[in-house]
Amino acid sequence: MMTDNAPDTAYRSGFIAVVGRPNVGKSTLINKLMGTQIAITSSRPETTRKVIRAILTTDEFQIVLVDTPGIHRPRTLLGQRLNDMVDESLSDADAIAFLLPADQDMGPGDKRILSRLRSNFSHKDEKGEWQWTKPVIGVLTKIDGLSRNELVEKLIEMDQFGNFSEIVPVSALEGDNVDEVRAVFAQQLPEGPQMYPAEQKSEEGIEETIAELIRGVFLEQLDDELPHSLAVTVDDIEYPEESESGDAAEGRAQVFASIYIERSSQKPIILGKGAENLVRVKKKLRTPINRIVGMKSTLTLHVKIAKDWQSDPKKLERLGFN
Ligand SMILES: Nc1nc2c(ncn2[C@@H]2O[C@H](COP(=O)(O)OP(=O)(O)OP(=O)(O)O)[C@@H](O)[C@H]2O)c(=O)[nH]1
Repeated sequence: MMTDNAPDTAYRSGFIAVVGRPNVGKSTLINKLMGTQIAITSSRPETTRKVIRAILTTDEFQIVLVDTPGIHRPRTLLGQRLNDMVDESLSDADAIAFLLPADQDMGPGDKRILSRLRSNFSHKDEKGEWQWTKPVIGVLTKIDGLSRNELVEKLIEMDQFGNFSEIVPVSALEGDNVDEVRAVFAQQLPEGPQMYPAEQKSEEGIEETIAELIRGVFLEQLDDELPHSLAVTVDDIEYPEESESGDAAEGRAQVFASIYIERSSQKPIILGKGAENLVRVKKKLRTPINRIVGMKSTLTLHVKIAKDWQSDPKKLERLGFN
């Protein structure tokens, strides 16, 4: 369900791409960031370009942690197409968290990631210094084995290595400074609405996610008038064609969804006077759906009547209730 926010506290939401060489402690950190809310899967639905690892929702922010498999596992880089996908998912992110392990020296793997990030997201200023065009947070992992002095040295080394937008040390294993990492991530996100329902911790099918979002916004708008007799399905998402060169396509994705009600007398409630409900709902949905789909999109909603769908097993199944 959407969270109501006090007007003076702007909700923040967005995607953070997590990069780092293998074994850097990514999974352990994500688990810890999620706290008791754990639900980690590494899913890559065919329909989306994002690989969502975990969704962390609080009353103040929603952080969607996105994996970057190419950089994460260089051996799976099977050519330019996959490279492009990685770059795309980095480009889509609001900020990048670059994990470096404190128990090892910075090596070729880290340098490769750094140069990849620099070539895409930074430029040299007039003094010849690299400036990031997107926040890149340096996360120093596994600090539990370091003395105070070693930690300070490591942080200095890290600052020189990447001139990161922010640097934050953490020991996920010992739960040391995890809150700080969470806060730093949240600070880098833009103001924006919650994109995924609070109870969702990882990516389901993109269709289910959007359907649940649409249902949530309708119910919010309708104030308990029809809470249980509303079902939503996303029937199709059409992405614009890619050009032959493989460039990302211009244009919009088309999202087609159906709203199922039980009786035709419920239709005016859904639509509102002069379809004002529908207009308001679509407006609220625009940004979160664009962000989930990964590009600008147009939402087409059909209101359909499925008589007694709540007690018809076939209809229930078709509507996704098994
Ligand atoms: N000492 C210490 N070890 C850690 C910490 N976090 C993770 N580790 C260990 O580092 C190893 C790798 O951790 P993972 O979280 O699986 O690392 P990963 O980056 O997800 O690994 P890949 O999936 O191979 O990329 C495991 O043996 C962890 O127990 C930490 O904060 N301190």
